Amino acid sequence: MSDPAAEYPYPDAHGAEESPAPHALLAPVIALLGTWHGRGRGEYPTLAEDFSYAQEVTFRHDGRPFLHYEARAWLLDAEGVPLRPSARESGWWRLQPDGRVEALITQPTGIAEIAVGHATGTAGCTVDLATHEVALTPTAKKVEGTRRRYGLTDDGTLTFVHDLAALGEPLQHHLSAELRRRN
Ligand code: HEM
Repeated sequence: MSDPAAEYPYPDAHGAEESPAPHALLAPVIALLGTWHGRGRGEYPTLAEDFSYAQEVTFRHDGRPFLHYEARAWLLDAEGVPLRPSARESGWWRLQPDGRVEALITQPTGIAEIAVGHATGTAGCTVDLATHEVALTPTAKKVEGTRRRYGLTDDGTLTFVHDLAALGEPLQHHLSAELRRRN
């Protein structure tokens, strides 16, 4: 007879004050822990129109020197009413000494990104991640690279800017959003 499976005994922390204590290497991104919500706008030269969207982003950790990252977005009409689910992604941000970040991010559209960059946490938090490698499933759209920038402003707004090189277009703006912490 085997014992019934126990509950997973190491729950994630969504804030710096929660248990487990954050690993010292998470210091530059500690201000990001938790869930953020907001709205943004997107565009790309291959698209007939730009678009408005809402987004929810969560960062959490289990005491080791990486963040679990999850984001989902949905499109909005001109009045801000939800139209349909849009991009989703999740992954891991591996913090290295000196604020270097190695990120692994996957999307249900068949795109797997490895990005590298830096996080600076001295005044608020800024993170800048650019593509190291992209892997695509056979039917995925041809994404060649991305750049993601996050910045925490003094008033508690998390700004997000996403640049995209895809479908033969050079790296350029795809998304900008402003997120606020969910209370
Ligand atoms: C908040 C996140 C995002 C939102 C709201 C968003 C939204 C959109 C929308 C509305 C389109 C037009 C096609 C459609 O209606 O689905 C689109 C196209 C596209 N997006 Fe995004 N996107 C997001 C993130 C990303 C990311 C992270 C990537 C790549 C790493 C990406 C790559 C693309 C590509 C390659 C296209 C196709 C363009 C075309 O077919 O002409 N998007 N996106």
